[in-house]
Amino acid sequence: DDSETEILLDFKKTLSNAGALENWNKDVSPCNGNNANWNGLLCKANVLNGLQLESMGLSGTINFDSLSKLPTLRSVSFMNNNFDGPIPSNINKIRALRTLYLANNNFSGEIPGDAFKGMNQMRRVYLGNNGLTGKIPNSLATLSKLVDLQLQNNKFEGEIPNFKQKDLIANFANNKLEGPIPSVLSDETASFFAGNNLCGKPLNNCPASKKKSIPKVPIIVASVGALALAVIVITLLLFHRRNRRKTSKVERLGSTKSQKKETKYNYDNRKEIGLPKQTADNYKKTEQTGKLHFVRNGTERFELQDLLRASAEVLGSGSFGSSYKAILLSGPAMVVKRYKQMSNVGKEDFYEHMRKLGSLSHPNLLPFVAFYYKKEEKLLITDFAENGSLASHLHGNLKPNQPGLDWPTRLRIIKGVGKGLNYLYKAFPSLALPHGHLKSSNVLLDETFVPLLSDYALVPVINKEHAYQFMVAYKSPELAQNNRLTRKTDVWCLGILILEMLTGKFPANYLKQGKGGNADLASWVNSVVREEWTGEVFDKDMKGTANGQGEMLKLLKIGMCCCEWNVEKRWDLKEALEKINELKERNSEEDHSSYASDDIYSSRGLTDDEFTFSVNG
Ligand SMILES: Nc1ncnc2c1ncn2[C@@H]1O[C@H](COP(=O)(O)OP(=O)(O)OP(=O)(O)O)[C@@H](O)[C@H]1O
Repeated sequence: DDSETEILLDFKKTLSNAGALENWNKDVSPCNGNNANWNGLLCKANVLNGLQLESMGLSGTINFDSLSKLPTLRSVSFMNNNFDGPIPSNINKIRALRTLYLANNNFSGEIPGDAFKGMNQMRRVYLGNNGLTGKIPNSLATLSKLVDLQLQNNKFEGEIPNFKQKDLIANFANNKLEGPIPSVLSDETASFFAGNNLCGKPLNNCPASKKKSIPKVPIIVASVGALALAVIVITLLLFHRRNRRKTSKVERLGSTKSQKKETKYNYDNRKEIGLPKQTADNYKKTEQTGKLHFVRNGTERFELQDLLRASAEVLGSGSFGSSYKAILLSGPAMVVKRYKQMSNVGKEDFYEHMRKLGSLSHPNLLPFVAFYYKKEEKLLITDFAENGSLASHLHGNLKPNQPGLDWPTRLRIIKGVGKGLNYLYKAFPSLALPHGHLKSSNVLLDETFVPLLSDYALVPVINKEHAYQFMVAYKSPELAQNNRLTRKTDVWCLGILILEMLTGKFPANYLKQGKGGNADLASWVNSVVREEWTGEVFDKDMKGTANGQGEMLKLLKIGMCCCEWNVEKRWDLKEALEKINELKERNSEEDHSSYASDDIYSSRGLTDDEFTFSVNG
């Protein structure tokens, strides 16, 4: 018997462009408990459960003969790659497979009718967004456990096989299918059948006798203009804002029943609140075309249409565009941010940079999950941070009994920010501006107030004119002095952030764009410094400062050193972080009494561990 290691390495041989699988190495075992030592594996208790080789630029041949020798394999995903040619013919050699994700590739040709025969455990089959032709294989209709089938945006023709699975959700949109819709699917949303020549519930009734007389519905072309799409996406997100989900989280991909109900619930709601007809029609067209590119392993997959279906809320709008929060039907909240000023980079470079961003992982970075690419506009999708931005806590209106962020929390935040920055510096050794846009609205806070940097490392893909006008690093003194940005420029932004956190003053001059913005920001720094050492300078809303003054003053000095105009004299990041990390966090026994009972920020059950990351990130 071959070992798991040998089987996987054998399987890898027929893949092309497998650079992402470099760490598949016979000297290291593939699984380590619940973690994988090799990229793209899903492990549980040392057992290989799944392959998740997504968004890796892979092509070549998927060798199911090899995979069938792995007895514990239950799910395989090759989504968002460049595989082409026919779907592997021997998929059903892995009898026990539960999920098969081949969507978003260039597969073409017909699938044999019996391709899925005997796969009695199969629950999810995603073949959407390929170029598959011929009939939908009959064997799919015989899989008794099938709950989720996605065949949209292919060229399947003929009739839909007679599916009988009661819990099935199936998407057939934008194919060349014709004839009646099986009755078990009659409760499904109509858009799952759009762009075909189908009839019967949920679409119009089939003509009494001759199939030939089915009215021709125009085939919806998959590509819709980028702008139209974006406008619709946003309209819908906005629209669903009023349609906030009231139910609690549904089980993640688990109970399809609840998921199915949930789906209907939302669709019904959409009708209730009366989506304008035109928008609804466009929506039907666009919801099938959105191809999200996932850049991070181990996150839940969803499609643009899932975000469309989600309830949405505008979080705010910055210099790039607006940000929206969308809660997926399966529970988690995501943030969608529009960027219009990323049009000067080529598609390949853009994709590559996004993949790089997706590969980053640090406790103080907001995870970047997926992106949507159109020439004129991009959507970047990230996790949602429960406590919003640092800016809103420093400058937002506090509710009557709501205290401001206390000193220990601010200190932990700045230490976390430093760690996140340090990680970016290591991840982008050749970038002048590893962050480039560090400011308090780009420091988000999770449910325990751990800081998460956002909008990082975007300089390589942002249009230069926009960067000059709006990005924080471009307001640094060195840009005005000699039109030069250096690896110390982010340190200057860190300095401003430190002063802002200590004083509670908003560097309003961020808002001044273009010429003069930097001089203004510098005078802002001076205004802070003038009040130096009197104690007056510190934010009145900052509680928990007993026994902290010494450390607060030290941090003030650090902030000023980071804001040093002369780049040669300014500290580099290493020096700044060393100084920040020397600052002592309050010993809670020392001054426990100073915690007011309503001091919500300091009573969140933070443990020291949550903030003790290794110095090197
Ligand atoms: N992932 C997120 N989780 C929670 N809140 C967020 C998230 N992203 C953004 N926000 C909130 O949305 C607001 C707007 O953010 P956005 O990033 O669009 O603009 P900005 O940071 O103010 O400016 P810029 O576009 O220049 O970065 C922020 O102040 C923040 O409160």
